[in-house]
Amino acid sequence: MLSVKEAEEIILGLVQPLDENQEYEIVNLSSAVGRILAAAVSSQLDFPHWDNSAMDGYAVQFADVQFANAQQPAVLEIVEEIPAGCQPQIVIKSGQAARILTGAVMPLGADTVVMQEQTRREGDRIFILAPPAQPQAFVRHQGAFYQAGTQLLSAGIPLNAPEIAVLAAAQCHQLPVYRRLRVAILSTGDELVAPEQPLQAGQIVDSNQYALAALVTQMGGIPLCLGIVPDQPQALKDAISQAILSADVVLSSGGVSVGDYDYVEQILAELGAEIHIRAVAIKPGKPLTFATFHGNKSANSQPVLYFGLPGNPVSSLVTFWRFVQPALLKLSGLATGWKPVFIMARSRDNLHSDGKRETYLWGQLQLVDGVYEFQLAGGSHSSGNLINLAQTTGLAVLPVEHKFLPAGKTVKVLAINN
Ligand SMILES: Nc1nc2c(c(=O)[nH]1)N[C@H]1C(S)=C(S)[C@@H](COP(=O)(O)OP(=O)(O)OC[C@H]3O[C@@H](n4cnc5c(N)ncnc54)[C@H](O)[C@@H]3O)O[C@H]1N2
Ligand code: MOO
Ligand SMILES: [Mg+2]
Repeated sequence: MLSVKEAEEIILGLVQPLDENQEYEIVNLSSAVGRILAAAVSSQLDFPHWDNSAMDGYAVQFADVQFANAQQPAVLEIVEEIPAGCQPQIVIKSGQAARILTGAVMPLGADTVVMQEQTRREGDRIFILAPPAQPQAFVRHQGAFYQAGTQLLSAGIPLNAPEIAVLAAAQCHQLPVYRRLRVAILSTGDELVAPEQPLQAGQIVDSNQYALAALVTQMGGIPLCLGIVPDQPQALKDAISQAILSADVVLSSGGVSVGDYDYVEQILAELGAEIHIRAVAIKPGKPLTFATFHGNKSANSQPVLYFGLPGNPVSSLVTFWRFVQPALLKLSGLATGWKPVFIMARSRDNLHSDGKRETYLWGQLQLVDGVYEFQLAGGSHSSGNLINLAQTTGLAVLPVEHKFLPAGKTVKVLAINN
């Protein structure tokens, strides 16, 4: 059986990011939030766009005011008022000043701004009561923050509020972003019913379909929910065939263990998939299956990735977080930040494992006085119990052969972003 590390290397080694030259779309800035930039962006504007004032005050010539003080103020004539948004009309000469407001364009002739608090005004005269620190004080120079035509944002970064602010200010309102990933989701099992259906004796509600669709949506993908597929080889074959034609990634749950109705692996082989992983030493999630389908789309496109997740509800979520999420993030075009994030945290509880497989225990990762702590979810840590999965923000990891970690010790925790 493969170790978790080996399985991760196989999966991430087979995933290549979408092609930035072909697999992108142009979107308006207003709908770009959460998308990933497919090409570097530059602006035609310098930042600041013009020399401008950092303060409400007076634009002056430094030489006129450099020795000013409260006893012997420099006295200047105010020749113009320059609010932000206006173009100055007058060239400042020695002995003159312009009233200027924060962000307003510096007038020609002036080289320094004196802040209002260092002045006293009498009609059209301004008394400078203290010298500025140096020439150019409180002047923000054109191009000091960014020069037009140079790279503003690099390809492969997610567009969140700070990037949207930068792009808006730079008047970049149409942006190339990677297309959203299409992720087909299907649940296998004769026993499954949809949440809204009345439950007959022995039936199980299909929670995995909903959980996996939620995870895909949260990551910015498009979930294609293909519903419940009965445990019949032909039905499964039809459903998987349809899924690989319509999606970049297929997630099925159930049917990957050794039971009489576990057909997924057999069908993958019959459909010509290359099966890379049949089981992983992870608890929960051991029967995880990973395969690729080549040649279903155009010649230069990527293979379709197939994850056969175990049916137990916790197993399917844990294997998603550990293996599928990094793969989807890498595929989606993110240049960095697609690897799983582990945080060292102080465990508040004793943690137990049988030591046979790398064990993931669910709970909450909390920051207390600057130190991460892990709170184990109460109740059963059975892969069939999803009730105590609500509000999971971290999975504590006990390595193989590590059967016990006492409360108070540091444990590695896989961070979950909800
Ligand atoms: N003899 C063995 N039996 C099992 C082994 C083993 O090694 N030898 N492995 C166990 C482990 S570990 C897991 S995990 C499960 C995985 O089973 P499958 O992936 O084949 O899943 P199913 O048998 O179809 O279902 C298992 C369980 O999960 C419920 N289920 C399935 N789909 C859903 C869904 N969409 N929503 C909610 N619940 C679902 C299903 O009803 C079963 O109760 O196998 C162990 N067995
Ligand atoms: O891997 Mo199974 O998920 O231990 O129940
Ligand atoms: Mg089974």
